[in-house]
Parts: sequence; structure tokens; C-alpha cells
Amino acid sequence: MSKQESSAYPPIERGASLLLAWRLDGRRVLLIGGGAVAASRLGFLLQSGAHVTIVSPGPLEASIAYRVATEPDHITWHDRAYGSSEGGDVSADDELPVGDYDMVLTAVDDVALSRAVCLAARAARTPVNVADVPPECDFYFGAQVRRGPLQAMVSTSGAGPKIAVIVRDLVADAIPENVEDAIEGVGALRAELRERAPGVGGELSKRRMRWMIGTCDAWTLGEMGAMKAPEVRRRLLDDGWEKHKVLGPEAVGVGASVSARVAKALDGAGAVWAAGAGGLFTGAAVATLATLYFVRR
Ligand SMILES: C[C@@]1(CC(=O)O)c2cc3[nH]c(cc4nc(cc5[nH]c(cc(n2)[C@H]1CCC(=O)O)[C@@](C)(CC(=O)O)[C@@H]5CCC(=O)O)C(CC(=O)O)=C4CCC(=O)O)c(CCC(=O)O)c3CC(=O)O
Ligand SMILES: NC(=O)C1=CN([C@@H]2O[C@H](COP(=O)(O)OP(=O)(O)OC[C@H]3O[C@@H](n4cnc5c(N)ncnc54)[C@H](O)[C@@H]3O)[C@@H](O)[C@H]2O)C=CC1
Repeated sequence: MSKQESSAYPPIERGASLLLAWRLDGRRVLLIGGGAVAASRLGFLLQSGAHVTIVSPGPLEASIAYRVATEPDHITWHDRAYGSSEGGDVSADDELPVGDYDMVLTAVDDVALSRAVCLAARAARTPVNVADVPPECDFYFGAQVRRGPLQAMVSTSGAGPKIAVIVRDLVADAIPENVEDAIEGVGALRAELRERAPGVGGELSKRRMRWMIGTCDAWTLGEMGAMKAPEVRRRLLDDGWEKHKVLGPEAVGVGASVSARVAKALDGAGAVWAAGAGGLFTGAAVATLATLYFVRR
């Protein structure tokens, strides 16, 4: 290998997890346990649209009991211990075999039960998470933040969950309040662009993507909410897309210019904050967070 090649392709840094957004809508999840940790898992599962089978002897943690009562279409509760046969042999829990599920989670203070569930799930090739036992997790939960359609997760690959929480809080603070408006506006623009220029793949698709990227780069997150207005989108598409041009907000009559805003924000304490985060993030991420912070101010 040439020297040039090895410097162009940095060494692989192993030890990471693969971060994904798992689409659980309508999928079946087995949740074993009915305490505080199970309650947290349940909240995320319901938001993702999963159907959750909870197995735990009552009484359930209060929020779980509430969801069981109010989400009958999404939760089935079995008021008993899992693997309730002699000796807690989970492979003998014929009524609720782990292989019937798309995901299995345990949140019980029972090491032997958790290990048995993990082994049964792996034998059935069903992904499993045993709260607090990293070797028995095919995937970890992370510290999360959600703002409408926007979700972010921070993981330390098991090394320091509390650090994940601290960084998540930094990220959450940096997300501008109006990010939902930005996503809604850009989402509507993308949808209308696809109506004008439909299809998948090929030159048109490349041009469509280039135009979307250029347009997003020309607007701040704070300004993008203006794209919710049909008239703004019409002008962007008629005067921009149709004429092979990328238009900033001022060109369609929205707000002050981007550069003026960024220059103004750089004047404030935000720059100090961004520098402080430099040790934790890549350059690109710092730039993004700094931008988010400026827009929020
Ligand atoms: C591997 C992982 C497996 C998994 O459970 O998925 C795991 C494992 C362990 N957690 C332990 C302890 C703590 N866990 C938390 C908090 C959270 N733990 C979460 C995830 C994960 N925890 C996965 C890796 C995440 C990553 O990649 O970074 C979060 C982020 C998400 C969630 O669980 O929903 C959630 C924050 C939720 C939120 O606030 O949003 C706190 C802090 C607190 O409670 O404030 C402490 C005390 C401080 C400390 O110990 O560091 C212990 C030691 C137990 C002991 O010592 O006995 C182990 C076992 C071990 O490390 O061996
Ligand atoms: N990853 C994380 O963020 C954290 C993980 N944990 C770990 O998660 C586990 C659960 O924690 P908590 O919810 O606080 O405990 P908890 O004691 O509040 O709840 C345990 C639940 O499991 C149920 N249970 C016990 N045996 C069962 C069986 N055979 N079948 C079905 N359900 C059974 C109990 O009825 C209870 O509802 C513990 O092992 C704890 O160490 C704890 C704190 C944070």
C-alpha cells in the first residue's frame, strides 16, 4: 500500500456500536420486568409504535400500570413471572417463547433468569438487551432526546452511561426550540420537489439532492420554519429549482441574510461554549452544534 493511500484512509477505530433508527411500528417486543427500568423502556417502545408484551408479576410501576390501562391495543400484560415453570427454565415458557418476538428486553433483578432469556433469544436469533449486563446485550440503550420528528441518541458503547446523559443534556440544550418548524418546512419542500421531479435514481435524483443540500446550506435552522408557508416553497421551486438556482431566504423575502446572523451570533458567548465542546466532538459536529446554539440565542 502506498503512503498516500494509508493517509487518505484513516485506520479503523473498532469498539463502536452501530447506531440505527430501528423502525418498530407494529412489531412485537417482549419486555420482562415491571419496575422503573422497564417503565423507561416501555415509554420508548410505545413511541416507536411497537406492540409490547409485558411479563411481570404485579404490582406494576405506576406509569406501566397506567399505560396497560390506557393502551390496550399496544400492550398485553401477563401478571406472572417469566419462565414460571420449575427452576425458572425460560426455554420451557411455551406460552411466550422469545423466538415469537422481534426484540426481547429484560429489566429484572434476577441474573440467572436474564442469562437464560439472553441465551434463548440468541438461539432464536432475536435481538436482546439485558439491562445492566453488557455481555448479554446485542444492542444498548442510549441517552436520548426527542423533539417531534428529531431524535438524537448518545452512547459511550457501555463505557460511561452517565457521560452519555451529560452529553445528551448538552446536545438537548443546543437544539433550537423551533427545530420542529424547520423539519416541517423542509419536509414539505422535499415532498413538493418530488412531485415536480419524481423518480428514484439517475441524473434527476442527483440534481434533486444537490439542490436540497444547497438550499438547506443557504438557510439557518431558525429561518427554515418559514418554508412552512406554501408561498415561500412555491417561490423556491419556481424561481430556484426550475431555474437551476439555489435561493437563500432573502431571495424569497424571508428575514435577514444568513451571514449577517452568524456574524452577530459569533459576537456573543456562544463561541466560548463551542470551543469548550471541542474535545468531545469532531470538527463538523462542533460546527453544527455551534450553529444550533447561535440560532437558539
Ligand atoms: C451497557 C448499558 C446496557 C443497557 O442497559 O442498555 C448500560 C449498563 C450499565 N449501566 C449502569 C449504571 C448506570 N446507568 C445509568 C443510566 C443509563 N444507562 C443507560 C444505558 C446503558 N447502561 C447501556 C450503555 C449506554 C452507553 O453506551 O453509554 C442509559 C444511557 C439509557 C437507558 O438505560 O435507557 C441510561 C440513562 C437514561 C437517561 O437518563 O436518559 C446511570 C446514570 C443514571 O442513572 O443517571 C448509571 C449509574 C452511573 C454509572 O454506573 O456509571 C451500570 C453499572 C451498574 C452497577 O454498577 O451495578 C451498567 C453495567 C455495566 O456498565 O457493566
Ligand atoms: N440500564 C440502566 O439504565 C439501569 C439498569 N438497572 C438494572 O435493571 C434491572 C431492573 O431495575 P429496576 O427496574 O430498578 O428494578 P425493580 O426491582 O424496580 O423491578 C424489577 C421488576 O422485575 C419484576 N420481576 C422479577 N422477577 C421476574 C420474573 N421472573 N419475571 C418477570 N418479572 C420479574 C419485578 O416484579 C419488578 O417489577 C436491575 O437489574 C438493575 O440493576 C438499574 C438502573 C439503571
